[in-house]
Amino acid sequence: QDKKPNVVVIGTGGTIAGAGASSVNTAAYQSAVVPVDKIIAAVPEISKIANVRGEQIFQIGSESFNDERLIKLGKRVSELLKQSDVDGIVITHGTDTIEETAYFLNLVLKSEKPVVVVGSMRPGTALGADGALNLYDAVLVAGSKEAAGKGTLVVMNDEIHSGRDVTKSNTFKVETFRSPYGPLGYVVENKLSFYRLPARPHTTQTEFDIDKISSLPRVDIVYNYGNVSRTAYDAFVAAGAKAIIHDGTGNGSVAEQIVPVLQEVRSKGVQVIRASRTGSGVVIRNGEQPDDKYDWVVTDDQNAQKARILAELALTRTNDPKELQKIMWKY
Ligand SMILES: NC(=O)CC[C@H](N)C(=O)O
Repeated sequence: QDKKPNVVVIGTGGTIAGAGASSVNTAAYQSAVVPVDKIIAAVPEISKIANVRGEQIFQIGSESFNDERLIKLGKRVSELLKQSDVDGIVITHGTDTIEETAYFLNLVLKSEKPVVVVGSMRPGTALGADGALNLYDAVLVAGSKEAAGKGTLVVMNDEIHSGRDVTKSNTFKVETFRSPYGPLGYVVENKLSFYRLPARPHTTQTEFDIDKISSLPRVDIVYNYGNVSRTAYDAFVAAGAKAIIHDGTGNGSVAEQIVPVLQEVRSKGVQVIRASRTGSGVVIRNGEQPDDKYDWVVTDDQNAQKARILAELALTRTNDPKELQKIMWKY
């Protein structure tokens, strides 16, 4: 009789767990205060589509999602996915860094079962709050057969995005999550439809396994502009960074005063990875700089924060810049 899927909702905080002083506080409120069980209970319609139970792993703003927390979350999700009584997982998450967490999980989980990361832009107390519908849709997707084997997904604002591609594009609007090649599908009124599939390897197809990862090498990002100095590069190298994402202008360009700095960084054994602050496009190898000559690496189409996640994982496998380059191009 009971054919409903079993979905575990893991609470981590964010605005979906937020509360404001009044209903007109759509953007000024306290995030990460409402427990996950209360968030689930606020959407009784969910009990018609899935057997849901909540689990509170953190109660934080996602800007504080450090590597240790990423690993802890990944390991817990992996553990749950191995249970035969779990059909899918939803993670409630702050929207600031959903893109990093979703990409990380997309690369390290070893299961075909759906994993959906969800958040909201307005707290549950606000007029036009978006969390309830987002959570409902996320549970629907996580409990569906159609979402299996498609990698970690992000469901927000009626859209299903690939964790690889999705990025936050607006500070306050409900329509903030974008993927450069569009969402994978839509969810509307209890119906989900996929229109495309992720082309890059994910979950079961990758060389990264969360069960075998207990720490990540340090990778930092330096944002660029014409007047940039060497201060941040030196500080990160001194702090023990294993790679620096050079978040360059345009096609990952390097200001004239920084070219020798990056050569020096590389000569110390630290990887140099050129990314672009433009927000879209591909950084062309040997384009703006002779990467072959300098032994540098370029990101593919990933922004700096996603490149950082991939680089950390890649450096658990290799410290050879040629191999690192292959990995940056592969995922
Ligand atoms: N809309 C949000 O979730 C942002 C709240 C908070 N900065 C976070 O990322 O957790």
